Amino acid sequence: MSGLSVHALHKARGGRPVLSGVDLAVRPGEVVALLGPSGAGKTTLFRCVAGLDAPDGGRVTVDRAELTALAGRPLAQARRRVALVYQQFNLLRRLSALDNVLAGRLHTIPLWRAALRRFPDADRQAALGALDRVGLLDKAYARADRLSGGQQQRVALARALVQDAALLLADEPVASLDPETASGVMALLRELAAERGLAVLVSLHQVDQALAFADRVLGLSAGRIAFDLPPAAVTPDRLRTLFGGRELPVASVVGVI
Ligand SMILES: Nc1ncnc2c1ncn2[C@@H]1O[C@H](COP(=O)(O)OP(=O)(O)OP(=O)(O)O)[C@@H](O)[C@H]1O
Repeated sequence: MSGLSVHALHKARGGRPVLSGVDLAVRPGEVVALLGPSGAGKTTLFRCVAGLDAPDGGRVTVDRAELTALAGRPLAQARRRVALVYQQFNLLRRLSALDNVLAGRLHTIPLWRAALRRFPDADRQAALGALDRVGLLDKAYARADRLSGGQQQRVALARALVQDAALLLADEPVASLDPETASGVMALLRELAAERGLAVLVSLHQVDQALAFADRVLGLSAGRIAFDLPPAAVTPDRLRTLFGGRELPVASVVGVI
């Protein structure tokens, strides 16, 4: 199917199973939140889905290309349809917002152009359009490390847009942001998913953000999917079981439980 499909994913680390048969799917335009206690395997799942780690078993399919069946150049090509956003705003700090967005087009131009950062006009227009879409056109020439955390995360989203990604994997993208800024970034993520038909899998520590912005919520516990539900069906009991009574951020406890 289009979007993301994960089937029977297994991964061990240091001789210990970390993912034990994970099945999940994210349709184009859908935002699926991944919740789970520390050590549940969220980052490992993301790395296997992104093709950064090879799973021990199972299948990962992105936009009809089975990443787990590919190697070399075809794998590199398929991985370009996967955009990554991390908690620590993975931007090139000394480059401008515009250059960071253009990095999403690097794979489309010859090496000499990339070395000189000479992008075709169409790419520059697309990058400026993406910055405009995330509300940062006026910061196009500002250095990335002069931007606020929320602005940096918006630049990362603009880069995903020009990358023409089919799947966006966002690992704790709002963990370093204050609640209001975090909600703004999550709302934007949701809008972009719908507009572009982007499948979004987002891991979150903040339960309230997951319930407010996701179409579906997955609970990951000890390397297995414990539940896969629309937000309205995620009860306090399910959350308590998932987190073992630990780790719920205060705002979430007040708002949800
Ligand atoms: N390189 C590694 N070598 C050995 N064990 C590892 C390695 N990376 C992760 N692990 C173990 O795998 C398990 C899952 O780790 P992972 O980082 O995927 O969890 P997580 O759900 O993302 O946790 P957190 O929310 O704290 O980031 C943990 O028990 C961790 O100690």
